[in-house]
Amino acid sequence: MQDDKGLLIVLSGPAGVGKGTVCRALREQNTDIQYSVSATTRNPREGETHGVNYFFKSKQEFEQMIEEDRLLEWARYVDNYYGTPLDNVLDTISTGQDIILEIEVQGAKKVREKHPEGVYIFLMPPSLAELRSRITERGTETEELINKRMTVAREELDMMKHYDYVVENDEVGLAVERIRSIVTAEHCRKDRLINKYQQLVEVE
Ligand SMILES: Nc1ncnc2c1ncn2[C@@H]1O[C@H](COP(=O)(O)OP(=O)(O)OP(=O)(O)O)[C@@H](O)[C@H]1O
Ligand SMILES: Nc1nc2c(ncn2[C@@H]2O[C@H](COP(=O)(O)O)[C@@H](O)[C@H]2O)c(=O)[nH]1
Repeated sequence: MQDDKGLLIVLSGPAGVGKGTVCRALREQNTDIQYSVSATTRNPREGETHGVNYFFKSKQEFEQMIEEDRLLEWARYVDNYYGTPLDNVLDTISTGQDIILEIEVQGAKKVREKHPEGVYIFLMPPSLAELRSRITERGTETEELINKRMTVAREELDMMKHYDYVVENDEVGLAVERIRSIVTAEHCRKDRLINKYQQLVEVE
């Protein structure tokens, strides 16, 4: 494992648990972490900007990205496609910068198969009732879509056991602190520092 590569950090968890909110709060702290912008076929929500929140694509454009192997992973989630553009992720980690992917669990599983050295964090809600209330209060989905997302959420919670870390999102500030601690600890793992250690020994 190379210590000069950045960390590939995957933040996943059920819909509405607060992945976006926690990532935004982390971003506001101006850490050195970069954020992957996903592609999707879903319609933009009020206030969302192309290239900032998502690259909004037609179904045909998205399928072309799949065909041309331009996605690190992709998934169909509640009637739409979502995927992570490959180039940005590879360029970022190869220049030694850390990057966070905020994605749903099927996509996270695919990334893990390709990049087992990544850091996989599952964001957990305090309860299912709180999860429903968060999606409802966000006010971006119809009752029908909320029910679909809650059905998927139960399956998504079962995936928690496959992650390296589980962070409860009880309070946004606490969740951000926990994630920052994980990133710091991962930078200190001895297998990530092995090249640096060998250089020290060689100089001696
Ligand atoms: N710790 C928290 N306490 C209370 N409310 C929260 C907390 N974290 C997020 N929320 C609220 O929950 C709602 C869902 O959050 P957010 O959109 O960030 O979730 P998400 O996991 O990114 O959702 P999706 O998977 O649908 O994209 C938002 O209204 C947000 O303000
Ligand atoms: N597999 C992927 N999932 C992604 C990606 N970008 C976002 N997501 C996840 O999709 C759901 C729904 O998002 P929403 O913005 O419509 O609420 C949520 O869990 C996101 O984290 C991606 O590139 N790949």
